[in-house]
Amino acid sequence: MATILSVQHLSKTFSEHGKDFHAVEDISFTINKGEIVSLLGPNGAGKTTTVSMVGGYLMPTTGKIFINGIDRFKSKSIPNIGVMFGGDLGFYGRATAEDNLLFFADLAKITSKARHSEVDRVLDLVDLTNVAHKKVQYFSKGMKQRLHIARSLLGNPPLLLLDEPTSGLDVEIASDIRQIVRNLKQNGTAILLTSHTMSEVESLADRILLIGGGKIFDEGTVADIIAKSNVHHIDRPATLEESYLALAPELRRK
Ligand SMILES: Nc1ncnc2c1ncn2[C@@H]1O[C@H](COP(=O)(O)OP(=O)(O)OP(=O)(O)O)[C@@H](O)[C@H]1O
Repeated sequence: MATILSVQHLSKTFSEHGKDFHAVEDISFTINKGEIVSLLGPNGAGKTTTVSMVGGYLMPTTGKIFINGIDRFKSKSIPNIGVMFGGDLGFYGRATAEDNLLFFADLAKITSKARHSEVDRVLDLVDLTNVAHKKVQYFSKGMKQRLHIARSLLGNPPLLLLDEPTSGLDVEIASDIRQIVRNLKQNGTAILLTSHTMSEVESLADRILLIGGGKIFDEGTVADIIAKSNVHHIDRPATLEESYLALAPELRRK
């Protein structure tokens, strides 16, 4: 399997009032083509700091990040990464979905020849083609979230960073978004998912990285993590949420 993301011995230290704080300490992991890896851990564990370094928004103190084998912080030609933070901000409400995406296609330096077909492609991937000419101010929360995903897919990035993709959405819309994420995986996109919704991680993640106090505490499939938690029921299998709750005290910063 082709490795899309390789994170090697990544650390981030913040200095505040003359004191060092190790937000991320010696984290290493990989994500293969078509794989969904989820960062799971309590508030302050270092998930956003890790994702921000992978996204290139934050310089690591030490360590390396390779995307398609290319050093993220050394090379001038880094492969495009899709980043989806979601929420209400980020689009111009008075413009249509299509015009918003055309603007972002230009920012992503997609050629004038390809921009229209690329915008059509990403709108189709998130099932928004029928509202391409509707102004974004009239979009529901779920439609906006799909538009955020569409924006992150411009230029067909091999790696997608998804932060809480279904946060604040009703169960039906959340389920639609999860299906979009599964389709992207099926098409070979490597996905780094951050989510506090256990059922979401349980249904999407091929692999979980349990993060606590800036370090990787454990790693494995949903079944591995459940097995390691030692939570057992006589009548049914344990859920990821129950297992996470059993492990959570060990993940807190000491
Ligand atoms: N710029 C910064 N300066 C100082 N400390 C920071 C900075 N950014 C993050 N931190 C600290 O680093 C730690 C890790 O934060 P981070 O946001 O990565 O956690 P997280 O796992 O994403 O948490 P959450 O689930 O709440 O989003 C926290 O204690 C946070 O206060």
